[in-house]
Amino acid sequence: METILDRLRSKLVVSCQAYEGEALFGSEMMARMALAAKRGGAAGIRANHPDDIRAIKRKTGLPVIGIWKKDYESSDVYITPTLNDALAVRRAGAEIVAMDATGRDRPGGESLRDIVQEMKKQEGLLLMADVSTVEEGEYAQRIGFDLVSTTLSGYTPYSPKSDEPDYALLEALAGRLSVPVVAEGRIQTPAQAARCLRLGACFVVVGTAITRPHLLTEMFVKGLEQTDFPTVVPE
Ligand SMILES: CC(=O)N[C@H](C=O)[C@@H](O)[C@H](O)[C@H](O)COP(=O)(O)O
Repeated sequence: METILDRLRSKLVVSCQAYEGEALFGSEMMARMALAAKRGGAAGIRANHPDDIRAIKRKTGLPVIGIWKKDYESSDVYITPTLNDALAVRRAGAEIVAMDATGRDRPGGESLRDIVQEMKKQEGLLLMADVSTVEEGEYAQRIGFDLVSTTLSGYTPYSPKSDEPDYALLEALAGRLSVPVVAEGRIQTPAQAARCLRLGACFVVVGTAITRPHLLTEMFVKGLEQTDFPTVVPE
């Protein structure tokens, strides 16, 4: 039988997320975005919040990597921080639950290892570790994560900041881990996505470059403002 990983291997997963206050915020909108991604050939969707996950599953039937971004005052961890958040994502229908797997303190003093052990009781579930360093990836594999993703590189205070995908982290993780490694974060072109596969990624997750039109618009606007060419005025 074809597994979820078989369906995703060497393919594109599109991250469909919008924050409250943004023009595209809302589950129905995200479901439509996911449908558009499916029509373009996406093999899976990454989605934030149980409501969006449910709506996307209903509309597309594609495998979903589910997360729940939540702010807790007591912690810097915001991607599926607690066991209850992870369980809610699973209940919403995500085949893969992704979570912050950095070593940072989690809300309520929960330990990552305990959360993984609890989640492992869910039959058929795959757990994806969003990491920012090789060490975090190695630890995630050791405590039982099924997949490790470069998602958080550039977003922890101790990982390198860049406009590019973190190819070095991807290559190092793919070389050292036995679990599949996922390329995610700042992948902006098809050529960059293909390079990630060549460096050993199992599959590639792209968000902003496909599903965040206001940021893409900003990029073009800035590009026009920076141009050195004089405006041509017709005579
Ligand atoms: C760091 C963090 O919170 N990343 C989030 C994780 O779900 C999303 O905001 C990103 O859009 C996603 O990882 C895809 O990356 P990019 O949008 O760069 O293609």
